[in-house]
Amino acid sequence: MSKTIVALDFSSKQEVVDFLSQFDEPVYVKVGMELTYACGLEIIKTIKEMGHHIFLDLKLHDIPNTVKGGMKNLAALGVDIVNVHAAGGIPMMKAAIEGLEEGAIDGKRPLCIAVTILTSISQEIMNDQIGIEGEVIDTVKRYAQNAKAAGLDGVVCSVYEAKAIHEVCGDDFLTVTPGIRLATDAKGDQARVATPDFAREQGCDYIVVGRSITKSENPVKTYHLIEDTMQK
Ligand SMILES: O=c1ccn([C@@H]2O[C@H](COP(=O)(O)O)[C@@H](O)[C@H]2O)c(=O)[nH]1
Repeated sequence: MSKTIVALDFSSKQEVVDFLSQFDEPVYVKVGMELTYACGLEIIKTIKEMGHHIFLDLKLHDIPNTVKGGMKNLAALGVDIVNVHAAGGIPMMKAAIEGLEEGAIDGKRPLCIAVTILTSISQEIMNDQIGIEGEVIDTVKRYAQNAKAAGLDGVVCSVYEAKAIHEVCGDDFLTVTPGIRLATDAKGDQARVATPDFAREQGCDYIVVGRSITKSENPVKTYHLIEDTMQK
């Protein structure tokens, strides 16, 4: 299984089809808000029919009953991974799992992971703007432990927290890490960034890569370069 999840941050079905048609193997892709709000959840069917694996990144964050209902419907889409914000608390995350179990196809629910502190959030933004005191790593670890207590399968975190999360939550608890940049790439809007090489060294289970692949001159070549690094 591929360890690189490609973020399909596009605004039309045509862009998705053109992009994925360049690959002659199944790719693990991430469908987020941009694509879902442009094309609706119909896009999931299109991507599944092309044979790709899907992380549906809608980051649910609401009261438990609402998240449960939302997850019940998302489970029926047959995607591989869905997610919530860990900031919604343990009752909300438990409700997410209940919803997924109710909506599961043939008794098999999607994996559910929790976003800890977004990779675009720096230490300063977390302390001074959001108002969470202490170190980012401690909040991420606490959120990860809450996610595990609620029965989730893993978290979204930065590469810098992956090792500590595996130490406190176990090696089977998934760490899915965006904020990946090639050494020559600009950080852009991300704060806690790292290279694929460093992600492998830190034991990240999956990396999420968007613009470094989708906006590269040769996306297939860049994808393979990154995936080969992760599989070393
Ligand atoms: O903490 C998070 C959670 C999700 N993301 C998503 O990952 C990709 C990253 O795209 P790049 O172009 O590689 O920066 C994007 O879809 C985000 O919504 C994240 O970056 N950080």
